[in-house]
Amino acid sequence: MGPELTRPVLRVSGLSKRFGGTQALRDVDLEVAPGEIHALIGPNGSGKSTLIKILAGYHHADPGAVAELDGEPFDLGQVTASRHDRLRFVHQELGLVGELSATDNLALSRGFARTAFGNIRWPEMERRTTALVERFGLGIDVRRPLSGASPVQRAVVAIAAALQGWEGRHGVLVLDEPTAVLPPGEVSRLFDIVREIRDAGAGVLYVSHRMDEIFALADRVTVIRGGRRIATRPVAGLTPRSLAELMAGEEVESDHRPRASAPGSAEAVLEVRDLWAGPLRGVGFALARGERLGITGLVGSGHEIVPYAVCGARTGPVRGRLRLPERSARWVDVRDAGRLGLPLVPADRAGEGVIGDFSVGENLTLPLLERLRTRAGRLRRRRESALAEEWIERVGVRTAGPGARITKLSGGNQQKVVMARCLAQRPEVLALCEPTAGVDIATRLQLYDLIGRQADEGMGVIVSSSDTQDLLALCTRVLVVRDGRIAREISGGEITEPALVHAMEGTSVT
Ligand SMILES: Nc1ncnc2c1ncn2[C@@H]1O[C@H](COP(=O)(O)OP(=O)(O)OP(=O)(O)O)[C@@H](O)[C@H]1O
Repeated sequence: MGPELTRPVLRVSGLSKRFGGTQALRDVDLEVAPGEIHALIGPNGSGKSTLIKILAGYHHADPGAVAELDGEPFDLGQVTASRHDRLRFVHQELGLVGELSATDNLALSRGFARTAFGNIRWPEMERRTTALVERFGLGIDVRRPLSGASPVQRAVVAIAAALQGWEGRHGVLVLDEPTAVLPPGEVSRLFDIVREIRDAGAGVLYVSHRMDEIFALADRVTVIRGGRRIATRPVAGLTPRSLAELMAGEEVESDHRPRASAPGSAEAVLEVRDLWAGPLRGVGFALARGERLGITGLVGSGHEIVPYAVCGARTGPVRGRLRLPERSARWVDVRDAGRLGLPLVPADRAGEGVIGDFSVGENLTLPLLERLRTRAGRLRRRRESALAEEWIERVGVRTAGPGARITKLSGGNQQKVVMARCLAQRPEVLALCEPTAGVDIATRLQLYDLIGRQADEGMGVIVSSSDTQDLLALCTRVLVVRDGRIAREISGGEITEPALVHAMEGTSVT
């Protein structure tokens, strides 16, 4: 039986939401069938998170919306912390407490197991947590604080927290971009779990920017743009191009390759030697002027540590040396790398990238304030806002203006602000970690272009990414980390998806 013939497990109609002057959702209808993976896609700021937050009870809908779960009406006009136990969520922000362990986090979301005397049964809690996180096989220590866990491990704990004690039949699991920071090997494991959940009869609402995921996983897709539902279609009848066009409302070129003529020059702008940190065991490389160097590997390889180390933002133990030959011939201890002031686009932009109390403009111009002062030390306000506006335009941030509070922006738009802030500094080296996670296709291409143009002007780019699309589209050379070392180096036309995957896994291309 096709999903359209069964009663929807979740039905929402006439859903609207206005925040002050912003109409985030307009009269949206959505139906999720049992046993269906229903994708929700739309550009940054189109209203996806708002829709999900309303379902979760964080925001209330404007009057007029109707909602049913397995035929039972529920009220979208009320803000309640726990909506309906049949609706489970994995939010973009994951909702975890970093100071606490996986076991504590799971207990916080669903309660502690207690003895008849009311004491917490830690061994049972740990067993339960271990059983849930083990499915992903990431070797998560359920007793250690999550602040020491990788983004991937944290995502897995959030998913485990949502799944605990959930039967799933007659329910809907809502996943808001769960793979944003997952490397390719882990994505397929997550997909298996999502399919398992669907096959057991539950509905899955899956928010993603990645079209490849939608084609790999979803049965139907609803496209929203500007807060309106544009279409709901079976995925089988779509092509990447037709879906991209539904999203963008115009023709888009979804394929992007860097111009082969950008190999970078021979002069190094950054040299790193003998870097030891986490699983890294003596990594070294030179980044040429204008080069776009990718660094990748399987989960746990530690490739994502490199940009942090180079910018002095690594929090754990680190050892090694680096230098910026254009500035000085002197080698600097990597523990002092922060003094070099290289900007970092971090993986977890919401947590590390933006200052929540500041406006969009302030977040953008913060590192530039010195340059924006007069000799007497006064801030040139007009210059500051012109600069902010220029970058808002260049990276296409959807916001009411530079004065808007950054936390009012959608996740993808906050990421664009962080990227713009780093680019606006015009550094000789830009280090990025997962630069396009959570960013829509049109913006992705815009960012590739912006980064490419700055590289052409001489900026050296080092990008750690687990998204092969980023590596293919951005990089002129890719270093693949395995067993703590650079196991392969792939350049130019040899950078292909199979070559990357084989190099990560240590298998040979057949
Ligand atoms: N709390 C809020 N106050 C004011 N405006 C908000 C608030 N939350 C969201 N918005 C606005 O509503 C619109 C939709 O945002 P939403 O976060 O739902 O987008 P999204 O589709 O999830 O985007 P992304 O893909 O970037 O995460 C945006 O214009 C955003 O600025």
